[in-house]
Amino acid sequence: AASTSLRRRSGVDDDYGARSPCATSWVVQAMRASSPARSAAVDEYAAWTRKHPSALASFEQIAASAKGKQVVVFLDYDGTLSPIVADPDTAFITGEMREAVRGVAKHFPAAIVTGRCVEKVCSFVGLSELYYAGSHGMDIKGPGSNVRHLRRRSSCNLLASSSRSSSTRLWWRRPRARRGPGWRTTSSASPCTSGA
Ligand SMILES: O=P(O)(O)OC[C@H]1O[C@H](O[C@H]2O[C@H](CO)[C@@H](O)[C@H](O)[C@H]2O)[C@H](O)[C@@H](O)[C@@H]1O
Repeated sequence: AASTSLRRRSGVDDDYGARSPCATSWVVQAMRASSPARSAAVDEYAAWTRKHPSALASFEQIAASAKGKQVVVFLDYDGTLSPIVADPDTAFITGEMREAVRGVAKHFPAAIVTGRCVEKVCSFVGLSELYYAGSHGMDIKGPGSNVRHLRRRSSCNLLASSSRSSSTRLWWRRPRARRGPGWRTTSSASPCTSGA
């Protein structure tokens, strides 16, 4: 009865939906009014996923674009390699995920870029073959090396991983006048132990 009444009020023909643009608009408005409001966060997320589609859904395209190029893999830690949990000290990576990352690092230089300090993320991940950029890029560690802290924080910008000469390493570009070693190496030994 309700749908009959709606059809009558909207001017939709009982047989095959012959409708005027005006009536269609009325129906759409009525449906919108009776639906729960979408939250701004849902709309924002939908817009974000349209702009940043899943890499898995575009895998063939990515593989084709990468052909003949040096691929370097940058990974986030929290919420990517580990689940988001209430206590940051228990955001552990699973053994399966660790093995997946280990597999990636066998084929490409692989880095974890995180807001956490390098020591912490290294102790969680436990793979010494990775590059780690901790504290949002202020602390860097490469395979088998100690942690390097940026000396003059305000004058440097993290570019990306770059291959220079024979060794591939994360590096910082400094303003031209100040170019020079942008690192200081801690005396602490590498915190990464071979993954359990
Ligand atoms: O750059 P990320 O690797 O994504 O790190 C960002 C922050 O991650 C951690 O906080 C987040 O994960 C926690 C554990 O799941 C969660 O409890 C918290 O609500 C999240 O914000 C980490 O504790 C921060 O230090 C990082 O900056």
